[in-house]
Amino acid sequence: MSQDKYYQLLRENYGSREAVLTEIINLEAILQLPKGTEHFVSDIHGEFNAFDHVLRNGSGSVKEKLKECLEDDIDINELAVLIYYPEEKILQVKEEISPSELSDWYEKNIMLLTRVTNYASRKYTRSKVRKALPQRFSYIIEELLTEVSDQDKYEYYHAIIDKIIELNQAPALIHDLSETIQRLVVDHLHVVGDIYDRGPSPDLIMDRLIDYHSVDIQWGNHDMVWIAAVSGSLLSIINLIRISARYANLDTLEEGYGINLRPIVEYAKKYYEPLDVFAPKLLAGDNSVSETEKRTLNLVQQTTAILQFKLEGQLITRRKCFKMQDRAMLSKVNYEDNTIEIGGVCYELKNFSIPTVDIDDPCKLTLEEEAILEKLKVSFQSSDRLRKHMDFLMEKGSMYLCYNGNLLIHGCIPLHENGDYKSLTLEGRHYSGKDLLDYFERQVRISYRNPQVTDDIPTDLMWYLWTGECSSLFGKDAMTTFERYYIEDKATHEEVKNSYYKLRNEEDVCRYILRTFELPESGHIINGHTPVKEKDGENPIKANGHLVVIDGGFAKAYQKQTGLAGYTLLSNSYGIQLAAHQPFTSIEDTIKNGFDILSTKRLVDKVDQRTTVSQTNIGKRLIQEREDLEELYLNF
Ligand SMILES: O=P(O)(O)OC[C@H]1O[C@](O)(COP(=O)(O)O)[C@@H](O)[C@@H]1O
Ligand SMILES: [Mn+2]
Repeated sequence: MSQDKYYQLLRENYGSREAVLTEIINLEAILQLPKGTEHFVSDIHGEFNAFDHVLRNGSGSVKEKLKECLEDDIDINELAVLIYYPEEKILQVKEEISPSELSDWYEKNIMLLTRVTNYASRKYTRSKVRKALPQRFSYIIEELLTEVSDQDKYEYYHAIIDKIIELNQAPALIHDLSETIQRLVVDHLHVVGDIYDRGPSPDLIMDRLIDYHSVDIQWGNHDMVWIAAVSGSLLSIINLIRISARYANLDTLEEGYGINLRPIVEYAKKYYEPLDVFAPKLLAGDNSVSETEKRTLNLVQQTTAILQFKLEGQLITRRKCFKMQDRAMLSKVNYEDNTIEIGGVCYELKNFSIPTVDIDDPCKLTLEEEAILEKLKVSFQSSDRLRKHMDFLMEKGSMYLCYNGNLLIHGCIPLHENGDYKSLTLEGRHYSGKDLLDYFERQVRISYRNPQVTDDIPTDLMWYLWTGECSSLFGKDAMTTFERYYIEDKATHEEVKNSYYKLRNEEDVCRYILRTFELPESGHIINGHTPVKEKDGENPIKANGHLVVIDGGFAKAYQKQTGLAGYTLLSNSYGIQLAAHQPFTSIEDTIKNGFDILSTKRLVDKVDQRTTVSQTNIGKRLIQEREDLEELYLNF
């Protein structure tokens, strides 16, 4: 668009000089406000309840606000639980006190919540607060917010609250005030990857994120498998079903997304027998899965494992450029003596049941298998809910994100031992560092736009992102799924991490990476992906505070390793804080015992002067807008 045309449009948009002036002043005012709170979470892995709780308490931000604005004699824990779970808390209170006491309780809490809402909204413009208010009580809440601090209008203020209680609207108002507080304490959410797999409810997490007021997502390797499945990668469909069977989550696929798994279940039952090594991974004490279901899960995991190895073999052959020939496992097996040679050592295969493999052409699919894959593809691509969730991952997601001076990335930037960027060569071109990640992202988008194509480079690259040596989402030399199923020697199970994971402890390396992403060296790299083993003394804050790993493991299956239930990060106008969480038990526990999963907070970085909106990404855009408007104002 030409400049003249641009100003013409602006002029039409504002209509008058006064309107332009008002907007200039408005923008200037916003730029001076303290920056809003950013909340970082990662590796949620299907654990909806724990994630939902962390959103409700804003990783401790809600309690912090309560402490700041209320007197010491007020029970902050009690009020916090009301803000997190208003309906449930009100039900509990109703059981405990008489109806007349209830009116007083309502009045007291509406007043407190109004004060907190007022306090939490101080950082924002009136217009932003107005937009954040829930529709049904927006007028009343606005009125309460302005009157709460005005002693002269004491009577007026109480009359409003009394009327609300009399009309039985107190629970609804408390609900809306609580949601508004949750909404105001966190301005923006970053999800640093791995929403999917292992836990039971990634679909509920996606619904929650879609409804969330402001969010971005950095794709994780597990999210990539789901995007790839909908983009037509048969290998990803199979891998995803294998993981779902391994963690007893086939219901999410069947009931959550309406995927028809009958063909593959029938097929598995026809050819395979259960083997211990394929028993689903269940948490200790989980009795919810029946023996029949366990058997089915076992068979499906086995079947999909073999199908995965066949399809991997085919992909590795058609994509020599991925340099993964040593991972074409079925082609490496010596079928005569049931052994395989890896790294010059010969290993015996255990549990290697292959009723559907033609040993003369081990990667070839049977006709039955081809038909099943076709049906699965159609089923994955015709699920409206899955499509909606993947559309959202595409719209809000990316391989990495530069945001307010920080670099957010799930896995790593592949490095050589000496700290140089490791490159991937495809179609005669070398890609490394930022270029590599940009290239990956372009290919992902091409594949997603062309779901009917199942074996082109973009689609195959999505598989590479799951398991390739130079994948920024994986960050290891190889994925030893085959070895873990069929070889006893644990030495073969090891997955060697990319040098990045050692070098990221060094400040110079982090500064270099930040520089090449055109970020200030004072910024931070935020990673997920690798569980921080804090109980073994690992520190999530690395490189003198330049890098933070926030995967403490929401995934229950990994909590044994980490001793924690995850880290989250908060960045507000005062600096950056890391919050460590204990495992989440249940909503009932929170209501009854005031249990809150937050444990400790650690300072990552403290700024000398409060950061204002003008120093943020959004601020930069607003400054540009203001400058344009000033130009328009002069020439109106
Ligand atoms: O714990 P499981 O189910 O055996 O899965 C292990 C696999 O998951 C991975 O760790 C990848 O998943 P993460 O991104 O959660 O680490 C692989 O490296 C590994 O082979
Ligand atoms: Mn991961």
